[in-house]
This record gives sequence, structure tokens and C-alpha cells, in this order.
Amino acid sequence: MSEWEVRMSTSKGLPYFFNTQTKQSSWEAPSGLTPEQINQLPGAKQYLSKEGGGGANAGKVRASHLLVKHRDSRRPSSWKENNITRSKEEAIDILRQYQAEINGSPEKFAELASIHSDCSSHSNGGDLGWFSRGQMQKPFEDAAYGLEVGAMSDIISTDSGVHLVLRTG
Ligand SMILES: Cn1nc(-c2ccccc2)cc1C(=O)N[C@H](Cc1nc2ccccc2[nH]1)C(=O)O
Repeated sequence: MSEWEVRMSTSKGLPYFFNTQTKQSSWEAPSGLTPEQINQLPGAKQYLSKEGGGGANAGKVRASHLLVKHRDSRRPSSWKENNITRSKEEAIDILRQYQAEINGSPEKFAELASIHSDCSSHSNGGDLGWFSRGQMQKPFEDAAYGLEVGAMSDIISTDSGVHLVLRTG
């Protein structure tokens, strides 16, 4: 863990993770590090400050999600299924299975989101990019802003369906 540090990409205005030994770099926090360990990395305080650092993303957070829609969703249709008829309870049961399979792994999260998420962001491994308060439905915003970078929410519910949220920036 000691060989990782957080640096700022001047071209993108985004923090990234750099391994000083292998010279590997990654936008996503290295897997296997706890949110506490991530926040103790050199550069974390400066570039991962709670809400997007001092740059273009000041006050913003970055998150990915895995959405399972149900028949009461605002738009009960997705790239996967034209007419979604499952109940909310069934959607929660399905998401619990994904949650267990993810088991805290950001790589697994992105893999399952790309296959199973009912949001068009599935093509991005669930990545929604950076957003500020006031942009997303409130329960989603509160979950994302309430997470440390690298942490995952429990199941949350919005008008779109039920979600798992992973904060990535
Ligand atoms: C907010 N958003 N960003 C994307 C997105 C982002 C990056 C790349 C592709 C799509 C899709 C969406 C979106 O609203 N998708 C909806 C589902 C949905 N509802 C949401 C509520 C809160 C956060 C994300 C959500 N995604 C849909 O596809 O029916």
C-alpha cells in the first residue's frame, strides 16, 4: 500500500492513483485498500479532499452505480428490457445477490454494473462522472456525498429504482 500515492492530472483536472514502484497509474482507487487507507496515501488530503478538491470539480463527487429497475420505476424500461414488470421487492432481492457477489470489490462492481445495470451508464461500468449537489435525485446525491472515496452504499431507492452506489472521486 505504501508505494501508492495520489496525483492530480493537469490535463483532466482529476486526481489519479500512481504506484511509485511499478509506475502504474489508475483513475480508480487501488483495489484492496480501505477508504481509510486511501485517505492516508500521500497526496490524498490535497487531491481527494472530501468534495472534489480545489479544481474544476470543487464541491463535486464522482460515483458509479448499479441500478435495478422495477414496475414502479419512473421509466420501467431499459437497454436490457423493454417493459420491466418485476416488483420492487424482487428488484431488491436481485440487487442483494449482486451486492454479495461484489463483496466490496470496485472491479467486480464495474463488471456487474456493465452487465446488469438498468441505467444507460452500464456502458461505462456504471460510472456517472462528476456531479454536484442538485443534479441527481436526492436519495442518490445524499448516498454519494455521504460515502468516502472507494466506499460503497447499501441498497438505496430513488424514483428510478434501487441502486448500489460506489464513490470513486
Ligand atoms: C443520470 N444519468 N447519467 C447517465 C449516464 C452517464 C454517463 C454515461 C452514460 C449515461 C444515465 C443517467 C440516467 O438518468 N439514467 C436513467 C436511470 C438512472 N436514474 C438515476 C438516478 C440517480 C442516479 C443515476 C441514475 N440513473 C435511465 O437510463 O433510465
